[in-house]
Amino acid sequence: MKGKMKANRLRQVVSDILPVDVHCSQPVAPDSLPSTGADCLVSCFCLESVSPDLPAFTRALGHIGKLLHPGGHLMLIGALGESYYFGGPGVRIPVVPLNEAQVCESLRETGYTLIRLEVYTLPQDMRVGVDDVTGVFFVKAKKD
Ligand SMILES: C[S@@+](CC[C@H](N)C(=O)[O-])C[C@H]1O[C@@H](n2cnc3c(N)ncnc32)[C@H](O)[C@@H]1O
Repeated sequence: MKGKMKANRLRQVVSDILPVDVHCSQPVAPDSLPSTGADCLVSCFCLESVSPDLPAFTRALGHIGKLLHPGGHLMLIGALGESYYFGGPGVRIPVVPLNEAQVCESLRETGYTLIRLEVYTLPQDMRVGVDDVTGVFFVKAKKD
């Protein structure tokens, strides 16, 4: 019941769903967002899991940053130390393994100011074999 209420509330506030490709320098179709740029972007376990290496992760951060107006915020959640995850039985998806310093440097290189970084280290009993994640990072950053 609670889940249904949440789903209904969400449907009332989500006005549109747009395709996005973080590997394109223009990640969403032209004119699909206000030309002034977005106030805030939220990305969760996407950039590292679709990037083959660190340069691709950094480029993806730069691409999505173009959607923000200067001073706009990025809320980024991602996996640390992950080299693969299983998207389904036998479907092994490669991931770029990141550490905290690399995340901070990629943000700096692509024109963000880090406001806050929190790291959660996965306890052994949460490492259940669907991936090799060692931790999760939570970033709040501001577009310069
Ligand atoms: C590990 S899943 C994370 C899904 C969800 N955000 C979550 O936290 O459970 C990675 C997501 O990246 C999306 N994805 C794959 N290629 C992408 C691309 N080039 N640009 C943007 N998103 C992509 C996939 O559709 C998938 O939903």
